[in-house]
Amino acid sequence: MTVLVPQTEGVEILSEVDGLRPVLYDPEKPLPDEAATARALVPPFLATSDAIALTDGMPKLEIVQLLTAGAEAWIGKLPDGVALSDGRGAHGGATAEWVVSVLLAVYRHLDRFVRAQDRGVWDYHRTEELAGKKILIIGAGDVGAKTKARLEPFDVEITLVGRSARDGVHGWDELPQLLPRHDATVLIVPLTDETRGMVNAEFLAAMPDGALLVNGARGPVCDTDALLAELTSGRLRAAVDVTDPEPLPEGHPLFSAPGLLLTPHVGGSVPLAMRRAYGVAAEQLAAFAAGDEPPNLVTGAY
Ligand SMILES: O=CC(=O)O
Repeated sequence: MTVLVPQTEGVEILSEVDGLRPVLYDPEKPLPDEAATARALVPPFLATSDAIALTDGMPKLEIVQLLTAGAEAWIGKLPDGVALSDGRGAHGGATAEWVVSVLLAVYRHLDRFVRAQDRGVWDYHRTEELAGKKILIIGAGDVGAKTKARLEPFDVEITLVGRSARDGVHGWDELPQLLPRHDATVLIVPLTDETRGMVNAEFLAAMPDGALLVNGARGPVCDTDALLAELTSGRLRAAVDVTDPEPLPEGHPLFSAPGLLLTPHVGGSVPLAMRRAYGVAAEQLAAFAAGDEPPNLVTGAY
């Protein structure tokens, strides 16, 4: 099965799988001749919905395999009969680690100390402790579960929330009661019609004074203006890896919002990220080529 793949580190993993023939393409240039017969496409990492245009030149396309867990740019946009499979599992550990690192950074005031160091000031003051904090994790998928596992040794109280309640997971309908009871709320949900704008003024108002919002999901899950209002008033704090818009244009008010720790969508970006993503892609495409359903197939229930 011919697979069109962007030239990225780790792509060689696909060549090691029997039955797969990866052919490189440059997303900025016309597709190679093999596009006419290729049955699979791997879009560039974190590609926006503009990348859908790549599928126009692929009449035999049967499956799009993503290198990311987030599939929002592709859901419902592919030609009929073309399957979509995501990169779930590849970046979960690194993203969970990002969540732990910002929780520690915020509670131990690392940003304030770095600023003081830049100014040559010995800014001695007491900080806060992560231990004992009540943390609400919204999103009970791969990243949510890994975040919970990595946070557990810090002696925090964790509540996990998913779309629907199940063993050890509370349902979204319980959020109005849960939000006021937690010191930090961590967003690890996919961007869907249901989650777009889910964190609005009302949601934020339900968080207690001084609470911390952590967004490791997607920018549009949170209403930027509503968050800015809470940050500007000094009532809430936030740590975000994703923004709306993204990337943030120069001079955007989020850059100077008080109480915000901002990172440029790097949660999953670690040295092994691409190799792991291609490892997951190889498993999915091998299953598809063998006539089986890829484990990460994105279905309507996503
Ligand atoms: O943002 C990263 C991902 O969706 O995997």
